[in-house]
Amino acid sequence: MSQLEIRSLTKRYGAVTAVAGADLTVPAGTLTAVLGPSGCGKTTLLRCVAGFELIDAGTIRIGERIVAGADGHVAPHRRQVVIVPQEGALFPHLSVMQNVAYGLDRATRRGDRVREVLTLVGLAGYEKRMPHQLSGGQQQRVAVARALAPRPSLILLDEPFSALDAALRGAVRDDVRAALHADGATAVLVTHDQAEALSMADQVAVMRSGSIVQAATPVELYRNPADSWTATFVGDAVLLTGTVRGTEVETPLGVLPLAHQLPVPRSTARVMVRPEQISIRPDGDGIPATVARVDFHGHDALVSLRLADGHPVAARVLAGATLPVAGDEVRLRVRGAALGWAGEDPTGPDRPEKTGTGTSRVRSTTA
Ligand SMILES: Nc1ncnc2c1ncn2[C@@H]1O[C@H](COP(=O)(O)OP(=O)(O)OP(=O)(O)O)[C@@H](O)[C@H]1O
Repeated sequence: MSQLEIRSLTKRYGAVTAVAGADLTVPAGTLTAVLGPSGCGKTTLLRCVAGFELIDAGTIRIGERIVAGADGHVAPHRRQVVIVPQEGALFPHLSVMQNVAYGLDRATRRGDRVREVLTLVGLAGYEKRMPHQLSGGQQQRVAVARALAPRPSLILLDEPFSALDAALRGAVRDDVRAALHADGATAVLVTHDQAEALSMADQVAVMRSGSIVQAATPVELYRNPADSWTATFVGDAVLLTGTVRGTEVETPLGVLPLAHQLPVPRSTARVMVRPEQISIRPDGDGIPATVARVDFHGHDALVSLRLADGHPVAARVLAGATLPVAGDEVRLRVRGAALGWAGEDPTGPDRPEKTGTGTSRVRSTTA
């Protein structure tokens, strides 16, 4: 396995700049998810790394070797990179064993490697089955086993779970993640599903309009997003316009401490709290609000509310608590600090389109 280093990568298709100066480092032996909305350039980035596209500028380094850059382009089959596509990766006329062994040198094929990778993906004993005798999830596990088998420098996974139904997707994700880790593989997973990226990856790289806007651990990304767009893309967010006073910010939800001091000491800024920071009480102290809607998700519920002046906000309530109903008059309190961005238009309408299927509901509210 090798480290992947992408520097100032640009790829154009005629007048369209699909990747615009992207920077990304994937440490050896780790999994990075490239997460972004449709059309942001994820697949193009992956194709550039695989060598299927000639790049226009920048460099791609795999381990010690520059595989694309000003000095030339290393052919795909010389990069020691394998791709696991969305579906249809297996040869239908070959057994599981033959599929995984395909392309391995004779010595490796004779050894234990095929059984070893099948065990890693939870398919020991399936060697003689044909692809049509496997479920969609099992087929994707075989595809991952085949990718792991030759111990490539890098494994690229292009939305490999998108064709699976929601129930199956979770289990296959877990097993693939465990198999990649157990084998010490360096891997890049392209996805537009934020729940998938946050739950699977060691690092999540958020891509927008051809650039990587932030690369961080899932926890860091969720807690400390680089801007409000990223905040709403990786989870639910309540965006507020606030007046900054030193270490605090005055918002429609009251005066809140700031997680980080903003460079401008007194100004209007865009700030954010997560719905799980807002608690709802039937009465007493707090900011008055009216319940507009309750979306129940089993383990929790997302309650959409309106403040007295009509501003929308949202609160997450655990399923064990008494849930309010639309029309209830309640009081809100915020726990913890707000995150602010001094450089942003505090009232701007920047909200990403999200298409995730995970548990974190896909909506932002601006107050
Ligand atoms: N072969 C091509 N010729 C012209 N334009 C292209 C080509 N491939 C991609 N593009 C354009 O480049 C941009 C990035 O496309 P890309 O497929 O990389 O995005 P993506 O983030 O993978 O999207 P999705 O999640 O929908 O697959 C888009 O505007 C797309 O229309």
